[in-house]
Amino acid sequence: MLNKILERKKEEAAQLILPPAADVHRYSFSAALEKPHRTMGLIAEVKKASPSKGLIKENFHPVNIAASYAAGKADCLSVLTDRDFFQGSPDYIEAIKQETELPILRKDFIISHIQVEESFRIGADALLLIAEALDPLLLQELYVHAQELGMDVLVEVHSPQALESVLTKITPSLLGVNNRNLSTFQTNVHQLKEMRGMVPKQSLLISESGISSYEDVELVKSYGAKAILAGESLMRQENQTDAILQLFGENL
Ligand SMILES: O=P(O)(O)OC[C@@H](O)[C@@H](O)c1c[nH]c2ccccc12
Repeated sequence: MLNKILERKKEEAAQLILPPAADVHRYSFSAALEKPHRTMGLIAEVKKASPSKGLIKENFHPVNIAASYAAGKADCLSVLTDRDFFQGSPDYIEAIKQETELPILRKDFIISHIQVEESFRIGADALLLIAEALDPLLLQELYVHAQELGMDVLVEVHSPQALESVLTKITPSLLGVNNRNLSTFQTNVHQLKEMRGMVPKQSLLISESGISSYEDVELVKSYGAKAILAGESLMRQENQTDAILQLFGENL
């Protein structure tokens, strides 16, 4: 699946016409995660569908969902902008920015400089770079490019091997360990356990995907995660504010 998505991204990047830069407030994504509302930071994801789960939320209103996440004191938002596989849109970022004051991560498959430029122009405060999708040199170049534009970068790895190769080029300020293998879609909330010893002290560690209970939150915290990135478990519920409180065991 990852390869199929990357093939499509190459076509998209080749046809991309850059929009003018959105006139939006810019926020620091990393600063919000360094001072989270809770003992564990939360990046709440606005996610309508995924290739592994199909449609996750009917009656999907991205701006309302973002506002509900803000009311539940999420620290940051992640917004899927891929159309073909996740039913997202780049337009959601600017729309959400009109209504909420949270820093926004652009969640997509970035493989080229033009997409980095586009991410800035659509108003993203941060973007995702997936180690398994990039060779380390290109990852480093895209990382530097994003930082030059004032965006933060979340560097995502799934395997210890990918982390090792990232660390030959950069020490990411934000390091995400994806519990989901993007080739097989298998999710394992213990993914971090064997990798924690490799994480540089300077990197803020984020556990991503498949986190659906308070036990999961406590577990990844015990593995050293300072924040979580959660989508599906929050989106499946009727009310996204309540979903956050429940995930953090606050309405028991
Ligand atoms: O819905 P979940 O299992 O809570 O996962 C959220 C997020 O981690 C997941 O959407 C994700 C992680 N890395 C990605 C890369 C591309 C697209 C999506 C993702």
